[in-house]
Amino acid sequence: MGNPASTAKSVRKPLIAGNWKLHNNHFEAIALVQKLAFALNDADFDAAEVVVLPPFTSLRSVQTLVDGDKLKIGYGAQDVSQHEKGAYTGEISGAMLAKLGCSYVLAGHSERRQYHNEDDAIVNAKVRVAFAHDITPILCLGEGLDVRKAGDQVAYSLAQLDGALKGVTEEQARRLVVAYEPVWAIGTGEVATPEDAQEVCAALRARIGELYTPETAGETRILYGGSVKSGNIAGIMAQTDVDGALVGGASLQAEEFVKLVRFREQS
Ligand SMILES: O=C(CO)COP(=O)(O)O
Repeated sequence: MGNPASTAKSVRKPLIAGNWKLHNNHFEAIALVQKLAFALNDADFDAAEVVVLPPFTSLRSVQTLVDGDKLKIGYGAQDVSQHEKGAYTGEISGAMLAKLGCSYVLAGHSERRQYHNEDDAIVNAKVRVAFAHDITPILCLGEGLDVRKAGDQVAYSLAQLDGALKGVTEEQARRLVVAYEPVWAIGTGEVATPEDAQEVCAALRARIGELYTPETAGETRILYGGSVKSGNIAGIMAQTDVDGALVGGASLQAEEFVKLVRFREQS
C-alpha cells in the first residue's frame, strides 16, 4: 500500500544539522562557523537549510556571529531541561535558549537516553518545552543493535515516536523534525543502507499521518543520522522519506561538512 504523504518530498526543504556533541569551545565555534559561512553564503546557495548545534557555552558566540553578519546558518542546542526554572543545578531552560535565538533543540538523542537515563516521558516533556518556547524540537530516536538483529526496528522506533508526541498538538506537529538515528550506526562508521533508512523513515511518516493528518505527515521533515559523510549522503538523501541528515563527526571539519551540504553539486 502506498503512503500518500510520501509524495510531497519536494515541498520539504532539506535540513542538514551538525551535532557537535562535546566538541569546540567558543573560540573554536567562532572559527568553524566563520569557515562554514564563507563557504555557504553565496547568494544562490539555497539547496538546504544548514544548522549547527554547538555546546551551550558556544551559543552566545554563534548567535552574535550569525546575527551580526546575517549568516544563512541556523543554530540550536543539543538538549533542554524539562523544567522551566527552579532548583535544578546544571540545567538550561527553554526560555534561556529562546532568548539566545535558538531555532532548534535536540530532544532524546540516544546519548542522552543512554548516559542520562532519559526515557520517553522525559523526552516527551522536552519536546513540549521546546514547542512552548517556539523552538523546533529535533526528536531523535532509533534502535540499538539487538533490536535491529531481531528485526524489530520499525516497532521500536514507532513506540519511541508515540511516547515522545503525547500531548503534542496538530499545529505543533507541523513544525516537528524527527531524526532517525539507529544507535548501532552512530560514531561507528557503520552507516545504515539507504533502504534501511527509508524503511523506518517511511514508517515514522505513516504513523505521524495516523496520529495527526496526512497533510501534517507530508510536511514533517524526517532526517537520518549515523555515520553520514560527504561520500554517503547522496544515497541517503535520494530516499523518498529522508529529508535531511543529522551529522556528528563529519560536522566538525568545515571542509567535509561543506562538501556534505553541497553534495548535489558533486558529480
Ligand atoms: O549522533 C549523531 C548525530 O546526532 C551521529 O553521529 P556520527 O555522524 O558521528 O555517527
